[in-house]
Amino acid sequence: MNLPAPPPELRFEDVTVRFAGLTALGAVSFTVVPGSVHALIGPNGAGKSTCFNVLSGLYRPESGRVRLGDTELTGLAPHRVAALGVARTFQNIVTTEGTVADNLMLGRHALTRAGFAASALRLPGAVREQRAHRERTREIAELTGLGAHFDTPVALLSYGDRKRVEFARALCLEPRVLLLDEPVAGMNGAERDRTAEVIGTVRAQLGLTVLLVEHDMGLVMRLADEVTVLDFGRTVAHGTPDEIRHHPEVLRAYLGTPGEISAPGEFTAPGRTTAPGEDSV
Ligand SMILES: Nc1ncnc2c1ncn2[C@@H]1O[C@H](COP(=O)(O)OP(=O)(O)OP(=O)(O)O)[C@@H](O)[C@H]1O
Repeated sequence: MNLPAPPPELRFEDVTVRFAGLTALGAVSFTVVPGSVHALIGPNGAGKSTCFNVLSGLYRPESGRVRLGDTELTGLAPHRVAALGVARTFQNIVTTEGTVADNLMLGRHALTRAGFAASALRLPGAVREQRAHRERTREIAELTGLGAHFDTPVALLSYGDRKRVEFARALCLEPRVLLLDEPVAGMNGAERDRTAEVIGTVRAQLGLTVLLVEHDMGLVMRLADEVTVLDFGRTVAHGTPDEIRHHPEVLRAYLGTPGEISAPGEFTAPGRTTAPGEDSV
């Protein structure tokens, strides 16, 4: 398979976001290497979701900028950011209706050229386009392990499969950058393993950049090439998963005191252990 051109570098530069005096992000900077999996971790309230909301155009920062290659994303509306190839998933499942195929076709909406009237009248060009989109959605379903469920109503799927429908729907936008917000939250051990495998496959086959927010440190250690750690809206560490595991500031942020982390499962914020099958918060 020919890989598409690598996505541009994603840069988050000195981004500050305040909510009524609370500094959610204070001059946060990090760079995501094209084609890498980059994890953003930190205890509750560290600013991870705020980063995603700035990146996807939901929040406008007070200062700083976000750039994808030479393109400025700062302050663009979410649909413009999406059109530039940045897709995201949300922590909570939003899909409850229709089949897997229906939901993936919704994900193709932004790429559909034929107008409503041409589609409704089933004009030949519109029919051809719909067929091509449907073929591509089937490929994406196969890639994400949903091929056997393509025509199944989403409501009948397991929790893990439904979460993967969200993931597949984001891929239907043909993104260059994929923002995954807690992709394995609430899954059991087997579902987590399956999703980790799928994320790895997708990244390898589509050559995407993946920015991942996740509390499951097993998944972060397994998938990430680089990790940025936030605490109270500041970047406290940046490095490879192995460097991060032993970083004194990270241990302080997660455990409150310098210490030793011996297993990935212990690498969680106080009061927030994420045993397999438990909902991580
Ligand atoms: N819309 C908002 N209005 C006011 N405060 C907000 C808003 N969004 C986030 N915050 C605050 O900003 C800080 C960072 O929140 P954020 O949700 O980005 O953290 P997080 O790292 O994603 O946490 P979690 O792991 O719990 O999802 C928190 O103190 C939060 O209460």
